[in-house]
Amino acid sequence: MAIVSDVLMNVKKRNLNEPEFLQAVQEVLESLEPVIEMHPEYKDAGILERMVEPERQVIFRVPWVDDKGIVRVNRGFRVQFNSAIGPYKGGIRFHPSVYIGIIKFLGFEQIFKNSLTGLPIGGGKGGSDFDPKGKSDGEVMRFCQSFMTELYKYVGADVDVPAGDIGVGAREVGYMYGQFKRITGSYEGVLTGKGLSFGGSLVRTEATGYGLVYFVNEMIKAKGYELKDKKVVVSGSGNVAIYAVQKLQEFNAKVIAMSDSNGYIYDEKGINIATIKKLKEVERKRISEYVKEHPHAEYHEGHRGIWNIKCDIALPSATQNEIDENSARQLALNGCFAVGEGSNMPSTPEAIKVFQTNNILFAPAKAANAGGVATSALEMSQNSMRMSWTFEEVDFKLQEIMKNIYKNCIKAANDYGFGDNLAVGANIAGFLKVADAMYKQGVV
Ligand SMILES: NC(=O)C1=CN([C@@H]2O[C@H](COP(=O)(O)OP(=O)(O)OC[C@H]3O[C@@H](n4cnc5c(N)ncnc54)[C@H](OP(=O)(O)O)[C@@H]3O)[C@@H](O)[C@H]2O)C=CC1
Ligand SMILES: O=C(O)CCC(=O)C(=O)O
Repeated sequence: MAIVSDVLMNVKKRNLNEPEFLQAVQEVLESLEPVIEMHPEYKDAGILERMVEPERQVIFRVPWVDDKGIVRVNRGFRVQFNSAIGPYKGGIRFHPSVYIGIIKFLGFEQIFKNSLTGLPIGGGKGGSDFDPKGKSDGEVMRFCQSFMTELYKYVGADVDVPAGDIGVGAREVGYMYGQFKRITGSYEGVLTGKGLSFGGSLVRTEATGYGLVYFVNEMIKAKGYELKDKKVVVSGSGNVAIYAVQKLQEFNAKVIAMSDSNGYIYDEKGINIATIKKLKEVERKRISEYVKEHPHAEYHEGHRGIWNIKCDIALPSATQNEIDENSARQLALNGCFAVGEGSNMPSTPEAIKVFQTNNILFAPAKAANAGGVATSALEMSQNSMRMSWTFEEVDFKLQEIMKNIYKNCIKAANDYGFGDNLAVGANIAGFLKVADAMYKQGVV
């Protein structure tokens, strides 16, 4: 369809050297052709053209002083992509690979994901090329304070509400919140993922991993499977991976491998998640240390090798494009029947084709990992009401949200003739709400 290919061509021309952003846009736009055909008013209102252009992008200098007294300079980013259905919402990533193209791809994905939650949150994302690995708490604090000293001008409880992502957890959110409060004098829900003693929500820490497992459970249940006794491989060993593994074990699935950016561990008896939590959340060590406490387990260098392990279900939960075509083929050859994306855009387009041609059940990131941001929106609600819900209350709401996302994705896929293709269904269902809001708000 001309409109979709024209918009895509323009995006390619205007965003050179941003392959991750182009990949994300192409994947969404290609699934929207039948929607635009059914809604010619969206074409006339330039909805697609406006949706692929961020409302605002801020790039700033982040100077800080390391423990040796040396001045360091990093680059900070916040992309406020779309506020049609609510204040911008999305995490902050600290990783040396961060540049504007990564933040734009993540911000673009966030528009549709946030819409799928059914809650009033727009799409945004931020970050820096700062690497927290190997830095002292003092260095991380000074960096976060400097980052927020610029960012505070652009955020606010009703404007833009950042949270964590790779390299940003409770420690970093706490330091950023402290600095925001110190500069503005305002005690407001400007960040989510806050500590429980200052406005954080119960379950937010666990939410993305738990939500991923709730979603995958719905998807496989619909085909007559259950998680019990299934062998599962989960990549990463950060926030998403750890709580996905914890929930999988509650469902009596057997998680046999996890990884970090250096390599992966294989434990045929089942991963001991308490050891991983200690190594990663408390000691901030490498996953290779796991075998010291569990000598029967194996450690292998290189994170991609994890996809060669025979499993029933794979949950990529580390980073973008971590499953390429070869890894996908290996998973299929080994009999893997379901893939659930915990990380954002972990499967290359070629890998997704392999899953589809091999009839592997596929839960796309926008839907499957939406539990984190959904619970962030629940944290925003609690902050606005000046109250806190119990763990059980928030977890119940999270389960209902993930079930609804699953139902809505299936319905959208069905309505537009794509059967039970959840990837297309997620794009269409996420798009429809945002497009309707943009259309009714006029050309802004
Ligand atoms: N936190 C959240 O609520 C949400 C996160 N996500 C997505 O989930 C993914 C993981 O995020 P999160 O768990 O929060 O991040 P963390 O920083 O807590 O953990 C990231 C994990 O992925 C590994 N990793 C990072 N980069 C690479 C790489 N280039 N190659 C291989 N492994 C890598 C890290 O290893 P190492 O320690 O060696 O770097 C670490 O084990 C990201 O894609 C994020 O965008 C999605 C929705 C919500
Ligand atoms: O909780 C949030 O606002 C951010 C979650 C996030 O970054 C994501 O969904 O990728």
